[in-house]
Amino acid sequence: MAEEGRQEQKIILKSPALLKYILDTSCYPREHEQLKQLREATVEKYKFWSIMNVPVDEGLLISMLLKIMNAKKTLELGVFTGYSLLTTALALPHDGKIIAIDPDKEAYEFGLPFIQKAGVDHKINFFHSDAFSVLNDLITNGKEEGSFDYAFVDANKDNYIEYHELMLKLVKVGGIIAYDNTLWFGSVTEPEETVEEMLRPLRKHTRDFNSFLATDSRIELAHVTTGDGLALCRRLE
Ligand SMILES: C[S@@+](CC[C@H](N)C(=O)[O-])C[C@H]1O[C@@H](n2cnc3c(N)ncnc32)[C@H](O)[C@@H]1O
Repeated sequence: MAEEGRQEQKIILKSPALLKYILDTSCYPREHEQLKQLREATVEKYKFWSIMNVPVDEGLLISMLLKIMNAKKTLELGVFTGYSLLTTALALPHDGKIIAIDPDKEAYEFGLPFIQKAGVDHKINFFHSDAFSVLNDLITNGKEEGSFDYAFVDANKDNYIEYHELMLKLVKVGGIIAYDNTLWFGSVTEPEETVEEMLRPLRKHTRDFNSFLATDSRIELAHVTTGDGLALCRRLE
């Protein structure tokens, strides 16, 4: 499959022609060279699972958001080969800091040479771990509550509600928590029985999470239909 093929599966916009137009016109020509190389290498190595990389249009949105916010200190839950991590590292200032967490060290190390080539690896502190232990440690021992400008949550989807409680402690008031895959390949509106089997287990978690966010008065919410759905939450209190 062509490298763009994966991107097209990930994006829930259901008009292939319109999607191709957006990607070809506005996205691929503006993708950083190391992000492009990382994306292509991930497709080559991980084949189907390269679909886990954040798609290029979403990456461009995240990059702009981080710059508008003047974000300097961020959290990244779920790194894989690091497309969103490299996007974030490129968008932060030279003295920016990212705590990135993933139990899959091999995937992170696969992407690391691209991050190094882009000259932004000094901003990243990678934890080879499950996210909960690192996050709880940041709260309990690190005294890091309310110190992060932004968090990108793209780890195991069945724990998003639990992650949300921790993010509301770690991200500062006014900061942004971004949750990826909140439309779960469009399956959230499909009847359970017609949903592809591999999507079924997390469809309900995703729907429950979206309903939870919808009534959470501690955040302002913008559910963006880019990529596979991106819920942007601004902490209010
Ligand atoms: C969708 S991928 C992340 C893709 C990445 N944001 C990118 O743009 O390339 C999800 C990642 O979450 C990681 N993950 C799964 N369970 C986790 C956990 N409990 N804590 C942290 N990361 C986890 C997986 O190992 C996987 O690499």
